[in-house]
Amino acid sequence: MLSSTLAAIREPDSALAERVAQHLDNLTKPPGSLGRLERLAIELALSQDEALPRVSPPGVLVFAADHGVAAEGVSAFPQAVTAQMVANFAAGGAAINVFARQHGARLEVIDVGVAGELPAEVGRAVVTARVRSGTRNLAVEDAMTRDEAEAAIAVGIQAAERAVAAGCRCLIVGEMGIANTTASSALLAALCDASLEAVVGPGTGIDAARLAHKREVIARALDGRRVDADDPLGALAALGGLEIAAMVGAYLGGAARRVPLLVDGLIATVAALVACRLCPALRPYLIFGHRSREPGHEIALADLDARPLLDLELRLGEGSGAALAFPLLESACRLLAEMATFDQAGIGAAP
Ligand SMILES: Cc1cc2ncn([C@H]3O[C@H](COP(=O)(O)O)[C@@H](O)[C@H]3O)c2cc1C
Ligand SMILES: O=C(O)c1cccnc1
Repeated sequence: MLSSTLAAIREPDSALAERVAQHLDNLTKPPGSLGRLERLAIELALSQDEALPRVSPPGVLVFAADHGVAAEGVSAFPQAVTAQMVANFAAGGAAINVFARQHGARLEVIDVGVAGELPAEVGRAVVTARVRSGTRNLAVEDAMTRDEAEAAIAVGIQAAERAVAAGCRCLIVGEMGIANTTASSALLAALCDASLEAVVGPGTGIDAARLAHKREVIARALDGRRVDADDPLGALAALGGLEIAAMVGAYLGGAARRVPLLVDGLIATVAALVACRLCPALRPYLIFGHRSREPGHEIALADLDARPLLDLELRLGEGSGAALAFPLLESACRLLAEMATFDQAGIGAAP
């Protein structure tokens, strides 16, 4: 499934970019005056291969899984909070539920590897696609086998395919998994050869002593796991998480079906980085919603040459920052479709 998805991702059409840029210049405004919104309009057109792209309704995919490394005491919250938050998503009470409702989004929560049983009513409200009940502790052994990582990627591809089949025109990809800032920071440090001082941050809000401990745990993981930066799938298996792998799949599956992909904070951006290493042709389909407070995010963004749309000092995850940026995508589409040209409005061009 992974190889056929990778093969289906197309480079965008540069002639279309030219046509859309020309249309933008014909609209009743000084050329370039809508700034980054104009570039965004072109990116959306290229993703969809449509001169008049449409991003509504969006689909929100929230992948949830647990992490063996939580046992090292690297999060401010216990592992059980992952399952409790899945119940909260199912009941509609989390931040991402609020923004999904606001945007009329189709929201799907996918249990790709939560540890422990979910109550039956929660199980009915989520997609159950557990590859295993949480990863192994990456500080002492590989978090996943390669097969498990590929199986989790396949869960993400299938979720993206369901969303597109249900009519979603844009995907907002989010995650929930206690200790996943540890996994994503380890993966980022390994893939970008970045220092742990620069990469590792407080996640849910740990104090300085625990932050030092988190760095030490990640240093141990990097020493112990033999990670080859030129082997993104191997790195993902050794240091990643099931929900991170599923996000990789969701990006790839969405791009294969030509929908723009809104990327969230640190964890989501590290998944995007892994996906781009697997398939560089993915990059034009990615739109970066926001800049997270988590310090590693800056490093991941720089590696991807990405400039996020918003900086609201968020540090939540769940896809929240991506969802908050969605209205800008809607505005970019509407200006292409609805603004009058100079000819239509009878306004003379600049002298
Ligand atoms: C109540 C609650 C809701 C959340 N929603 C997202 N996260 C975020 O925090 C976690 C990562 O931080 P760390 O690595 O420090 O555990 C992830 O689950 C992420 O999605 C949450 C965390 C909590 C506690
Ligand atoms: O950047 C994020 O998405 C993030 C930061 C802290 C905790 N959870 C997620």
